[in-house]
Amino acid sequence: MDAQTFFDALTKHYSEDLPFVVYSRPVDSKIKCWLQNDDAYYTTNTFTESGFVFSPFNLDEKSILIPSDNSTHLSIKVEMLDVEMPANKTTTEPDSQSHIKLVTEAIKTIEDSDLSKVVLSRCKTETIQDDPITVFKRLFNTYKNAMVYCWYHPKVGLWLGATPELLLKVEGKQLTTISLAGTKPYNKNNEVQWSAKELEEQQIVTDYITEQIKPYVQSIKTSNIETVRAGQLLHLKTRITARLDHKDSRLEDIILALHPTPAVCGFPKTIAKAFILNNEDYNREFYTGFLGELNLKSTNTRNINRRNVENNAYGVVKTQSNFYVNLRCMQIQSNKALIYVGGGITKASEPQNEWNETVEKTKTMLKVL
Ligand SMILES: C=C(O[C@H]1C=CC=C(C(=O)O)[C@@H]1O)C(=O)O
Repeated sequence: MDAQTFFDALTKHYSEDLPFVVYSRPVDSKIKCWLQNDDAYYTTNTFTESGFVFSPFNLDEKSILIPSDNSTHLSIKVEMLDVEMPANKTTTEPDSQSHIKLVTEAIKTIEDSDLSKVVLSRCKTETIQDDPITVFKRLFNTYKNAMVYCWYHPKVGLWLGATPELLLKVEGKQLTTISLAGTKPYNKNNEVQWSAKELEEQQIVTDYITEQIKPYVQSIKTSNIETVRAGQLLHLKTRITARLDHKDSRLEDIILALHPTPAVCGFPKTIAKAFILNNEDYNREFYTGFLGELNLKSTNTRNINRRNVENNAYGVVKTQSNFYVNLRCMQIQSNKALIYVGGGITKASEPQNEWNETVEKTKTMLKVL
């Protein structure tokens, strides 16, 4: 299938007001789309189905599913798509005072309680002229290291994003996750200098993840901390791998143990989540939730005897799930884009710097609008 046929099918499906997701995983030239065959609202609580899942920050709300067996799958392989980038335009920032006040309150709470980190966010509204599929194409061309996506359900809405953060990959018994936190602007002429504040906020995430997965896995391995680039930003990242321990280690338990991590919520989780729900002045909905492929079957063909390739090729069927945290994203409502951005607050935070960091983060989406 060529790109034109792929996007024609997607555009037709969208014009019929049916649910779909189109996405490309990091460093992959494959673009996949799932076109749901009806407009039903399918959900999952158990994460036992096969499909594409779109989950909110607050798992008390519903996780939405595009079921594998009720959708048509298309894919193409392409390096770049034929789409123009928008002209540079100016944007006005809203008043910083309410976010700075919220951050200041959080720092006080951290000083006076057991809370050690909380991730606070805000929503910026921008006018949008182009259709979402054009915006998706720009995301694909611009952010090769991200999971880029456009997700739509007529009963829920339309979301687009370019997230650098893997929540969880499970392939057979192999589990991979990352701890991603700490932000600095990317500057090609200067080597980044990380301060104790960013190192601490990222270490909180690593410690939490390794502690939370312990009951379900063996042989946890953590990489050295590295600096990774996401658009015009840099983050600290640790890769964590492990083997699922028990035959009955359920995906649902691991998801509930991990999500939301201190990269998007805080630590300890229950205090941080309560702080967010009580103090942020809007509902995050799917921002800082997660999305991705759930229990897909993949077959790897292996040869056990090189001398007799044809007779000895056999297929190993593995179940795979790949979830990404829904960051650097926006929701589209008619001609408005609601851009969601946040950052980790610790006792070492400076409120003005935290505001500036959220401004930098809005640029990931603004660049394609
Ligand atoms: C919560 C966000 O980013 C998280 C991921 C990487 C770095 C972060 C930070 O430096 O605060 C956040 O933990 C966001 O982009 O909205």
